[in-house]
Amino acid sequence: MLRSKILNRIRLLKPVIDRRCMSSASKTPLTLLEVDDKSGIATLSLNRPPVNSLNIDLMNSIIESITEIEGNKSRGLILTSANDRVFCAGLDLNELHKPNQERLKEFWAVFQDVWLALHLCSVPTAAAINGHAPAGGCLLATACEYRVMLPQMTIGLNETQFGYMAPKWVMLSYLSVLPRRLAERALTQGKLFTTAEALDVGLVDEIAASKEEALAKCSTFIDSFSKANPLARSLTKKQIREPDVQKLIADRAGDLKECLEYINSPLLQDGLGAYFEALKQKSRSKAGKS
Ligand SMILES: CC/C=C\C/C=C\C/C=C\CC/C=C/CC(=O)SCCNC(=O)CCNC(=O)[C@H](O)C(C)(C)COP(=O)(O)OP(=O)(O)OC[C@H]1O[C@@H](n2cnc3c(N)ncnc32)[C@H](O)[C@@H]1OP(=O)(O)O
Repeated sequence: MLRSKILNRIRLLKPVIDRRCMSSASKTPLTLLEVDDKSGIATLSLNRPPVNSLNIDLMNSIIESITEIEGNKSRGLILTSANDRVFCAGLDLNELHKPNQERLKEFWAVFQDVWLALHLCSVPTAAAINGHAPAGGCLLATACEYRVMLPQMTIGLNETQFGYMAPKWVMLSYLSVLPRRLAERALTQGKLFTTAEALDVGLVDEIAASKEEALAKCSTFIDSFSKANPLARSLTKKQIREPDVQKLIADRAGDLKECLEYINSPLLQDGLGAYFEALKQKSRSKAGKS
């Protein structure tokens, strides 16, 4: 009785996922999903060059992959990148700069969905962070239960550096891994941690010398649940994560409204335009040098 009550409650917590098609103009899969026959562990690789920035299609593809992993009885999920320099560059700035209003609404709803899907994923989750993970990239990693990172990369919620305040639920994700005082300082500074700093503060759990080693360490973490009953494990995880998730679920429409107003404000658009232009300029001068 108690168990079915909890199960119903958890079902209500699950995001309602609209299975929009995984469209891609280039016909390249935006995520690659591999399930190891022996271990039963699924590896989900982000595959949207050049930097895995999160647009609507990539986020829908991640959600569909998570749904598939939960349905195919995989023992765990490792999130990583097919790009060996960038784990995920965060939200696609093309979606935020001078946005089409209808698309922006859809974009934000899918952004909420992807966080909910990963944060509440029923199987053990680990991120093999094999490249830079700023902003939304850090959010994906912190939604996982364990993080292993390669040296000389950066990770953090750096939104204040380009004029954004991270939404409340994004901050909560940070607060679930960092002590409050540290999280407040890092969020207000918009700090990007180096791999060594991230390990030092507990933002990542381990450092690995190579992607293979990172994947192996993630697998070891997933194996550590071998003695736990999968349903009991998953219900326990969801109960613990419920308060944070409820803060978003209880007011998704409010979050969307706030976000639209904020993103559309001229101050934010100007700051974002300048930031994006500087990124493009940096990329052009790099290409000119090589
Ligand atoms: C009251 C308010 C209440 C609530 C608040 C509500 C709303 C708040 C609104 C929004 C907040 C949402 C939070 C946002 C989180 C985000 O994720 S925003 C994205 C932030 N991302 C970044 O800052 C990363 C920027 N990129 C980089 O630092 C580097 O690119 C990176 C280290 C990832 C890789 O470096 P490198 O390998 O050298 O690559 P390049 O820099 O040369 O880049 C290659 C090309 O990729 C383009 N690019 C890079 N990042 C992005 C991106 N995020 N989106 C789109 N495009 C990107 C770059 O321009 C290059 O393209 P080009 O060669 O010029 O065509």
